[in-house]
Amino acid sequence: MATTLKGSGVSPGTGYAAAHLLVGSIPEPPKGAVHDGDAAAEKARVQAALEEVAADLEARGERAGGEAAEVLSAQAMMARDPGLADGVDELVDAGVSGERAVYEAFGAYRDLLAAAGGYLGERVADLDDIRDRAVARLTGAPMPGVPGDAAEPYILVARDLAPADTALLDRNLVAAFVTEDGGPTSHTAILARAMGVPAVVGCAGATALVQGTLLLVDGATGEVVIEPEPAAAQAAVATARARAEALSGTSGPGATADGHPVPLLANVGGPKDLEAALANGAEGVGLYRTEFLFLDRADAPSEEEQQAAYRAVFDAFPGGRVVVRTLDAGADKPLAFLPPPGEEPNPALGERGLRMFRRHPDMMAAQLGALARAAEGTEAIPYVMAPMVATVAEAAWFAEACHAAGLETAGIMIEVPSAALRARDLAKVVDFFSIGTNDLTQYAMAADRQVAGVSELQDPWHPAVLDLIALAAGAAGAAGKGCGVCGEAGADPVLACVLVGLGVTSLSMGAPALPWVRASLARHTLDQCRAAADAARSAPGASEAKEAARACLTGLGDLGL
Ligand SMILES: C=C(OP(=O)(O)O)C(=O)O
Ligand SMILES: [Mg+2]
Repeated sequence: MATTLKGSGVSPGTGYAAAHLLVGSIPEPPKGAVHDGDAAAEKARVQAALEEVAADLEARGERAGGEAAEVLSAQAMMARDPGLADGVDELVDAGVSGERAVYEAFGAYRDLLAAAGGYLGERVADLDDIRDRAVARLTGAPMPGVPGDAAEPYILVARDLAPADTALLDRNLVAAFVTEDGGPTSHTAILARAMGVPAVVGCAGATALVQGTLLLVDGATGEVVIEPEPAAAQAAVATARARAEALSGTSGPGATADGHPVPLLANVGGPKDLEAALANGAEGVGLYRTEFLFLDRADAPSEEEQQAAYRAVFDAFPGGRVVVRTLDAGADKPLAFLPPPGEEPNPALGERGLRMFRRHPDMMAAQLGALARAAEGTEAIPYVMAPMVATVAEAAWFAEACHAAGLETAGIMIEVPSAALRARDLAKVVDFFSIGTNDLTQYAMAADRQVAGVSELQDPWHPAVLDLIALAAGAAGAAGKGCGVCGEAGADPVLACVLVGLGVTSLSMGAPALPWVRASLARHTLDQCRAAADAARSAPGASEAKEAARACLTGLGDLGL
């Protein structure tokens, strides 16, 4: 019988082909290796190798273009990082050989990134790739990489994939990606989605697979079947194709089967995500996570740089709504230049989001100023919202600051239970709500988003979370204001119907989910969505809520949901 490995599905679709294991990890240069005594020459040799690596990454990016070009030029910047070069020089000055110095200096930096976790932690694969490329150049070993000359489609299996590996892959030859490491925000996931290649990450046991083993990969469920029964595998691929056709058959603005409009918007991290948002028919942006502009750098971006990034996003949606969230630093998104004021035993409950602006009002003024200038003369409809709002006073303070900066439409995220519980008071001082179900679930269930051991509790289907959403959406509706959802819950095509039934007025999600949610809403009436919402809220737990909602949603079948 076929065995199955399980990981996280991060790019939907089905692939069936032979595994190609990415080997070629570079051996660790021996501990204690020393150079011949000429430190200056050794430093120059290392510097030249790092520069060659950076230039090669850039050249690959230029050949690949699009999103890959941005990712690879960011990686090239890492290779030219002066801090890393200083670390290498120090070791070489102490006699360490160039390749060993690269290995150790990168290792120290790697530990820092890994400890930071979240987005930064997932840059570790990029850093390791630079290290391996530099060591390969210094020792004359062959470069690590993917097959450039495959004749048949294959499934690329690796510990993790660096952007340089994936950038030049031929989409027609890669049936799927499977990686042992990596999370939903790793580069494997981001690039797989951009390429439209099915992908499973965090798949334990993947790197122990034998080269050439036939695999059936489901990029939605995260299942990787080893040596599946060929007829069943071919049928799965055919079903996936039929499903993709059903999806592409639903187009236009989001609406239920009986015509209740539900604008479908995209979550973006910056201009690089616009292509996918537009390609998937986003009607606007429901969450622009501006902190991505602030990550991976030593200083805050200038007002001009911010203004240009915001303007690029506004310009992509003339006539559409663009909801920009002000900086959500802290907890899972730490910023090097804005450390918390002291030790935070629970960063998720610490100084993050809008709370940080209380201590740095200058940063808020700079961001709102840049936003106001970017909004001048735009044809988009600019909305601005603050993350992590817990009280009416915070919401009123933020709305006033937006208005003073010349930004008309100011809202807040509802992601703290206190905000959902007292939404009727908050609705008096802001123009709209956007529910962040990721954090709302974290705080309602007291289950840290970053702690894998409690991930079962991190389920937005839990009726306690649904009750909070109903409270917020109801309060917004009573005040005549909009209430969207921009957390991951909105990307679940079944839960999306429930959210609409709870009174949510728009849904925002990562671009690849848009066709699924559009198709799912189009197959159900508003009454069915309301019935599903009532059934889910009446259930005692998350799995029962899901089951009860599904029983009310009769149109899921032809989407294979
Ligand atoms: C959308 C949300 O914000 P983030 O995931 O960026 O914290 C959320 O918390 O649901
Ligand atoms: Mg949040």
